[in-house]
Amino acid sequence: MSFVSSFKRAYQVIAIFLHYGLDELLPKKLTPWYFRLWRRSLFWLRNRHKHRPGGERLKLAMQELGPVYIKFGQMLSTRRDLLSDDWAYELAMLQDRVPPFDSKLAREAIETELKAPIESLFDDFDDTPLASASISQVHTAILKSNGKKVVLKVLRPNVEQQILADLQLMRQTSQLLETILGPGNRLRPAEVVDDYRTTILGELNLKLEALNTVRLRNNFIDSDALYVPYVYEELCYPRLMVMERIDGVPVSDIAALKAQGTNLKLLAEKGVQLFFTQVFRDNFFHADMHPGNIFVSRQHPDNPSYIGLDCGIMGTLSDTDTRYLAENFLAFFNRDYHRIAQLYVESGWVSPDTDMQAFEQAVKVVCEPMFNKPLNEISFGHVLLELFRTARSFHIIVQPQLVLLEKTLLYIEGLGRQLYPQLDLWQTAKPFLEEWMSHQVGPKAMFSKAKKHMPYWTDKLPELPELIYDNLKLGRNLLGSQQQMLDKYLRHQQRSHTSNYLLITSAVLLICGTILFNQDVTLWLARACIAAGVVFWLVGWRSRPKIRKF
Ligand SMILES: Nc1ncnc2c1ncn2[C@@H]1O[C@H](COP(=O)(O)OP(=O)(O)OP(=O)(O)O)[C@@H](O)[C@H]1O
Repeated sequence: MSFVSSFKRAYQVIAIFLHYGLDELLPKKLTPWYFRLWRRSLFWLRNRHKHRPGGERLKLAMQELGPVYIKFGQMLSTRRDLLSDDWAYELAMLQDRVPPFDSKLAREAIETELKAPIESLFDDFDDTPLASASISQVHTAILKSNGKKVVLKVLRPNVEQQILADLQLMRQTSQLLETILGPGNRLRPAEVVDDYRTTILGELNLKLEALNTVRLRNNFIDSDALYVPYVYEELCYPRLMVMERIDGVPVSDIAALKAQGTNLKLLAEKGVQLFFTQVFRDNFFHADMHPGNIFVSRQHPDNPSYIGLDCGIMGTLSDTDTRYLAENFLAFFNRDYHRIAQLYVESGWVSPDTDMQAFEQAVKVVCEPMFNKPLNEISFGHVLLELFRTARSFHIIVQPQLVLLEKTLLYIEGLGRQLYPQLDLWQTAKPFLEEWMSHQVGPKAMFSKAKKHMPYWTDKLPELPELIYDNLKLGRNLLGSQQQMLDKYLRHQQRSHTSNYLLITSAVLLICGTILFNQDVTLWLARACIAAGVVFWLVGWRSRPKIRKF
């Protein structure tokens, strides 16, 4: 992007920002005198939406600024630790549906990736897109080789440049804000923008998305809870993805789900189970669960299954994090706050020099009121959110992967309760977590871990005697050389002590000699002292050890 177009974009962003009066919503700290002076000099850009509440103004501004800001707003809506609930609610309503781009451009982009005309591989390519989102556009067609219905998802032209330019502007602004706010501020704008950058850049590579989709599909290939469309890997490129076309009811269309007689209670429970299975069994979870990406199959409404799309953003946790997370949930439902605080330290999420008593107390203050609600109103997502919020006030930086998980969980719960308001999350998740934990600790766990590592050991076992022999030999040589090094070191120390002793004696003798020299009576004694001092100095200097490395 040239300087002129970057400047134009920056002006456009500022103009929209001021037209929605967002500057009036900034805290005093962020509006120093020079900012207010600058604002007054742009008097012609008035706030035209004075009558609307702040959250709505921010939402409308994001909508007008385009896809990057829309997605940013959606992401912000999940950061309830940073935003008040009404603002988060407004931002969550941002819709990611944008006008389609010219199908000629879509054709060109597809053919560039395929390096072949569309007609050579597909029949009935529909120029009218099935859907048009911020980053990509989806067209339907029939695959010539097998006659199956497919969709072609293609990136918008120049979307990378636009996103990178907008990201750069966001980054500069966030850095400026960070400087004004000073260290230790709660909003951490630069961190929020960096989180977003990672997320959105991940979505720009459809080849990566294709690989994620294949992995998720394989994880649930025999499942009656989740169906993931088949991906034609050989037809996937960084800017194009070809996959099976699915036919389902959008999960947000509750009326249509009811009309086809879907068992909503079962569907809601399956949603929660799916989340726990992805996190705890597979350690690979879909982290972009908005309604446009989840459908419900039209088959078997009495035993419904989900259909998952758009695996651009997937999350994984380390083994230790997964285990501590499960223990955290169990400890929470057993009201064991001490254990929760302990888990945060054991897992390394908080530093060991944290004031544990104060932290435990803070955890209790957060968790206890949740038990005043009926179980079917308790939200795991909120528990995690509040725990992370507490941890943050103890200056703990929560890892992005855990934030991603917390957001997904909040979404899944929201979805579950929308489908079936009486959903009891704990009853649904507890058996799963307990079963999982039993596989992680105790003799059963030891046995299954040993079983898991058996092929590795079978492979490595024949090398073992040779490795033992080599290591013993290495150990013996090492011991020998260590002994030699120690001897050298001791000798060095000894020489150094002797030399220091001689040099100090020489200094004493020389000082005494000089003093006696001035008193005429003991002239011979003075000479003797100085002579002895010189001899001691010479010997001491010569016996200095040489500088060497051990
Ligand atoms: N395999 C498919 N079969 C049928 N429809 C599909 C398929 N894949 C995508 N779609 C349709 O296209 C829409 C956009 O797809 P997708 O969510 O993958 O795009 P996107 O650009 O990643 O959008 P966003 O990131 O905003 O969710 C979906 O909501 C769905 O309606």
